[in-house]
Amino acid sequence: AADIAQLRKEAEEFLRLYHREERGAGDPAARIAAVRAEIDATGTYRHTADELAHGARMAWRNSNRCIGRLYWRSLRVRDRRDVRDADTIAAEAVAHLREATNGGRIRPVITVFAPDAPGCPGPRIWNEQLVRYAGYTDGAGRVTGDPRNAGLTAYVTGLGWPGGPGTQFDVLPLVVQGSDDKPRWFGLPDDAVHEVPLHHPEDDRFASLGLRWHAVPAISNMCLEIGGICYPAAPFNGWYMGTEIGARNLADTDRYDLLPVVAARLGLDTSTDRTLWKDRALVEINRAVLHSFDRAGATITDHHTESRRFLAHLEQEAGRGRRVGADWSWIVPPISGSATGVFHRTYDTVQAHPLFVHHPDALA
Ligand code: HEM
Ligand SMILES: N/C(=N/c1cccc(CO[C@@H]2CCNC2)c1)c1cccs1
Repeated sequence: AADIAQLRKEAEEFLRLYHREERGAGDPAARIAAVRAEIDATGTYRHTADELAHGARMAWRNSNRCIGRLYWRSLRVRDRRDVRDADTIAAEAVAHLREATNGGRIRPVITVFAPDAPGCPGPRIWNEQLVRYAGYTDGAGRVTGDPRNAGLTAYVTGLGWPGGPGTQFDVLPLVVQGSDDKPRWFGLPDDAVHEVPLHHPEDDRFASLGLRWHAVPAISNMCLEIGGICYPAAPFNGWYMGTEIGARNLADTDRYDLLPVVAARLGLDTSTDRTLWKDRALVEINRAVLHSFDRAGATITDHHTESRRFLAHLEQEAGRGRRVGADWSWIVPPISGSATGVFHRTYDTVQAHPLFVHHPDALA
């Protein structure tokens, strides 16, 4: 009863916003009445194709932690709300990766699978991203690969995944829980996963580290929430900002922890932090990431460009009379923060709807 009233309220709030932004969408009062009746009759309601598409774009626009929102209108929406079985979800996720990769000219895409409905939860993808590298834990607790994914690696191995070949960059299978069955794993075809080998623009010693990263970041573990309806499996991708790979994924001590390795390879004095060897290694890894993606013809943005774009987005939204919520601690890049414009200001922390939300962690 309470959540029916809450759903009615959120549905009406979304429909009013939607009709304000999509002038040609017809008479809001009629749609609101029809949706209210559907909620009273069934406990839920179905978005029109255009409500879904625009709602997904609004959710990107409302992502307070996202620096890349200038192009929010360009999101390509794949409406797969009729898909709820694990096999088809896996196949559609592969098709998503192909459409997003586009030979390296990456396109922002979202695929929306079946929503949660009363007594019938929607499907879930257990991977944090469609492409993730395995983290194999040995007897002594040492991890080969990405420690961030050690839990999922152990879990999918328990489901029967044979693993292998045992490199630092083995692509994990997708783990999909169809809306009515247990989680199952599906290997990704090699030709659906675009990867970039990492080389340094000037120093040939870097290549011998054998580093690589995948080109398409596609978040698959968040709910798309539109007008009170939750789409628990709605993988979305953009392109990377180089610092995500160069400053976090490859450099964090609880990830690939490569600063000491790269510093040694570049002959830096690592005897004391005061030589700023970590800072110099960070810059060189980030230069290598940007150089390698450019050389491979894979879209990537740098944190200076992206900072300028985000400030332009703020201007554009102000011009449209819309507030922009943003989270400074996520918007400011992890290296050279104060050398980017986004550092030198504060932000409205309003959280607008529709939005992307993390699944409530049952483990938390
Ligand atoms: C097109 C290029 C894009 C770039 C360069 C970009 C960049 C970023 C970066 C750097 C972050 C912070 C990630 C981190 O620190 O781990 C982020 C967060 C986020 N982005 Fe974007 N983004 C892009 C497109 C998109 C798209 C297409 C969507 C959704 C349709 C999106 C939704 C989000 C969300 C929801 C977060 C926060 C995730 C969380 O709370 O864990 N972004 N983005
Ligand atoms: N470039 C990106 N980066 C990210 C966007 C959202 C989330 C993440 C990963 O967030 C994890 C949780 C905190 N840091 C790692 C990365 C995009 C992914 C999908 C669309 S754009």
